[in-house]
Amino acid sequence: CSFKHARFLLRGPHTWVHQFPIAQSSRQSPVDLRSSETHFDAKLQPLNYDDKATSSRMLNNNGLSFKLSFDDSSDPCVLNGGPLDGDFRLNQLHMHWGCDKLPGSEHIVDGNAYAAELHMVHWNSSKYSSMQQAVTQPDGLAVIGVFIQVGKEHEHKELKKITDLLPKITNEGSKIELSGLNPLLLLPSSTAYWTYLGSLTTPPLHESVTWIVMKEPLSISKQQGRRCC
Ligand SMILES: CNS(=O)(=O)c1c(F)c(F)c(SCCO)c(F)c1F
Ligand SMILES: [Zn+2]
Repeated sequence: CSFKHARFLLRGPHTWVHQFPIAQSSRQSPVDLRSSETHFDAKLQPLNYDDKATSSRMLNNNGLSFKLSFDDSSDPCVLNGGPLDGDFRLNQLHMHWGCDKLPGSEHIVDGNAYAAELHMVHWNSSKYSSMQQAVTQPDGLAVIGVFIQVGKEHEHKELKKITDLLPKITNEGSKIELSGLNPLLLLPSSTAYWTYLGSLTTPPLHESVTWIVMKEPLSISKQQGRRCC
């Protein structure tokens, strides 16, 4: 991600509409998840997620955050069930965070933001042949959003495997291998979720995402959180 792109992102979403008119469309994310406007849908199935260790590459993608990329060609980590039709392969995960007392989650709940939000990005491998093809399609992507709050350290230590490596990739473009991560253990113990049809939250803002936002947040320690800003 060039400095120009990072500067573009830092100008803020209110400027994106000039280059990406879709920003004014009705299917844009993130949203305020208002309890009074949600309803229980008995037709929704439980989420089904592979329970296995994977190998991945961790990259400081823009000097401001990290991206963990997975090899989705062989032996992928697959998500199905919930609101989804077909299989969705895990392609990457990344985090949106604030700093110190500033919250950084993209979605908010009844007007309240969380310290950070983990995004696990999957593409529809039952209908499309690659992430690049799926990212522009209305049923192309499924992103699991997991809120993160500062509290006791994450019990599974899975998040610790990620935060422990952050100090090793402080420069833009630096990368490190991370094997043995089980993405299932990044999900909270409660399987309750909200779901809605939305978009990428950064340009090009494609309206291709079925969002699955977990209701229960994960907790990280203050020490771990300090590595994120
Ligand atoms: C801004 N978070 S996000 O979860 O909306 C998100 C994202 F940041 C990405 F980088 C990609 S990868 C394809 C576009 O480059 C993606 F599919 C996403 F859904
Ligand atoms: Zn994201």
